[in-house]
Amino acid sequence: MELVIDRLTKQYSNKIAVDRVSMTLSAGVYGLLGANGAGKTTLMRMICGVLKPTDGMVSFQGMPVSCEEYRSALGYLPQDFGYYPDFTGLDFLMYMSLLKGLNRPSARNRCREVLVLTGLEGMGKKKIKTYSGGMKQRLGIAQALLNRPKLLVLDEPTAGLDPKERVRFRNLIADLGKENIVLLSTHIVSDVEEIADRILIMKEGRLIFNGTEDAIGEKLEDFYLEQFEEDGDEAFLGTDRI
Ligand SMILES: Nc1ncnc2c1ncn2[C@@H]1O[C@H](COP(=O)(O)OP(=O)(O)OP(=O)(O)O)[C@@H](O)[C@H]1O
Repeated sequence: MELVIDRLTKQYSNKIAVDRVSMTLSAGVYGLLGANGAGKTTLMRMICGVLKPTDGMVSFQGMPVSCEEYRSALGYLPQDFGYYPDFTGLDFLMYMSLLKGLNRPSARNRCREVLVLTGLEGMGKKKIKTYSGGMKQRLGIAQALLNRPKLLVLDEPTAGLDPKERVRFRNLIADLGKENIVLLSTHIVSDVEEIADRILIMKEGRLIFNGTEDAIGEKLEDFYLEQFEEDGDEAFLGTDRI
């Protein structure tokens, strides 16, 4: 399994949001770290085909991002996911399943499965407006899993999860990463430490690190902060130090 990103670039009128990012990902969990504005969301949106690159290309198993088969292998949790507060969780998942092209009986089964996977069993019949932030986040992850994606892209999936939910999330992601490519972004260094097989660090649109934690040879948090030291403003990094 292979996701190839080749010199992917997004330029806005006076800003290069993503600057010639190249990498090849195979099955595993990849943690994408970067300060606010580093380009993580822009990169993920291009990988998911919702934003057109200025230059460069993305392909999965040799298929370009524009092709239907690529899209059907993809699960995506955007950063600002729009929920329908008056839908129940189950109605919402059914709606998303039908949009993704599942037929009604298999959609119903799969919705139940993803509710269990994300620990929302028992919540399916409740309206989304009664969910906590963490539950909504898990519902977002649940919808991304509906089509059994081979490529799962999660933009800040751990935002709003409490410690117990983090453990469940970590186990779920580790499981999915055995056979699929899971790419997740976060500000939280410890989340990446616990979850990711491989660390990706972006700074000012560029990929400045792609490797394992073992290869770093020091605490990831220290290494991460060193990458930004010349900026001299730790508060700007968006890391959640405990
Ligand atoms: N539509 C746009 N027009 C102009 N500039 C943009 C646009 N979208 C993003 N940018 C800029 O591109 C840069 C990268 O933004 P992006 O949202 O990808 O960063 P990020 O790493 O995801 O940050 P955050 O963690 O805050 O979401 C930022 O400087 C942002 O202001």
